[in-house]
Amino acid sequence: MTTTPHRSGVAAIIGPPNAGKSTLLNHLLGQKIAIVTPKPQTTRNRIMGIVTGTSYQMILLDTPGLHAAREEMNRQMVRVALESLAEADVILFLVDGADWAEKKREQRAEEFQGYLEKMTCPVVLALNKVDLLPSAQLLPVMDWYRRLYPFAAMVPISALRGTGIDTLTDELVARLPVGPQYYPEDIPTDASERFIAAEIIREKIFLLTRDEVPYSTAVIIDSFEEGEPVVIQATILVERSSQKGILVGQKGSMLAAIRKSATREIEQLLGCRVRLHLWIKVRKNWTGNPAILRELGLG
Ligand SMILES: Nc1nc2c(ncn2[C@@H]2O[C@H](COP(=O)(O)OP(=O)(O)OP(=O)(O)O)[C@@H](O)[C@H]2O)c(=O)[nH]1
Repeated sequence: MTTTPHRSGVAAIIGPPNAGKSTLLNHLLGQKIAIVTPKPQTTRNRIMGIVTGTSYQMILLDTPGLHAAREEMNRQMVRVALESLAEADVILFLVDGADWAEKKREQRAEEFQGYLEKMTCPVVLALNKVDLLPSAQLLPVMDWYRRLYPFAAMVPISALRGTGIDTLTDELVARLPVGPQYYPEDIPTDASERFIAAEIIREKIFLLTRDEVPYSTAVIIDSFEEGEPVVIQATILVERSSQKGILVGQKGSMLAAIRKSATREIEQLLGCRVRLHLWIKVRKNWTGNPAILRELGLG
C-alpha cells in the first residue's frame, strides 16, 4: 500500500494590482488577514499565511501588486514582490479573468512576460473573477494565457465565491517538495495582531476616503496594551495638512467613522473589547523617506 507523502513549502502569490490576491489569501486561510478594498495597490507588505491540510502545509506569501514603479514607495513594493519569489517552490500567478477584452490583455502581455521570464520554479495560473466572465469567453481567455507562457497548470477560480479553490490548492501542493509540517496547524499567519490591527485601520481609510488620500497614508501602531479592553494607540501619517483636514472631517466626523469601524473589526479579530486612539501627523513626502519606509517594513 502506498501512502501520500507529506508535502510542504512556499507558494508566492503574484499578479497585477486588484486581481484579488488578498481575497484569495483570506479565503484560503479562512480568516481575514490581508486587507481587501476595491482600490488597486492596497497591499504594501508581504504577508505570510499558512494553510495546513492532512498531507500538506503550504506557506503563502502575498506580495504587493506588480506595477510600473515610479515613486520610491512603489519601487520598494515591486522589490518586495520580486524578493519573495526567490524563496518560492511554486508561484501562483493570479490574474483578473474578467478582464476578457483581448485588447486590454495585449496591453499587459509584455509586462507579464517580463515578470514570468524571471521565474525559475513552476508557475500556476489562477484565472480569478470567473463569476464575472461570460462562459463563452472562458476557453478563448485560457488559450490566450496558454500562448503567453508555459504555465504548469491553469485553474479558473472565483476567490470571492470560493469556486475552484480546492483544485487550485491541489495543483499548488502537487508542486511542493516532500517535507515535514513546519508549523502547528492552528497558526494561520506569522503576522502579529499589531500588524493586522494597523492594516485594518488602513483598510478603513481606503474605504472611506478618496483620490490620493489613501495612498498618502500609513498607519503606525505606537502602543498595544493587552487587557480588558485592549488599548491601542495609532498614528496615521499623511503627506500634507490638507489631507489631515480630510481625514479629520467636519467636526471630526471622518476620523470618528474610521475609528468606529476599525474598532469593531479589531474587536472581532481579538475577541475582546478594544479602545482605539488615533492621531494624525503630517510628514511631508514620507512616501519618499527611506527611514519611514523602513519603519513600515518597506525599506
Ligand atoms: N467578482 C469578483 N470580485 C472579486 C473576486 N476576487 C476579488 N474581487 C474583488 O476585487 C477587488 C480587489 O481585490 P483584492 O483582494 O483587494 O485584490 P489584490 O490583488 O489583493 O489587490 P492589491 O492590494 O492591489 O494587490 C475587491 O473589490 C474584491 O472584492 C472574485 O472572484 N470575483
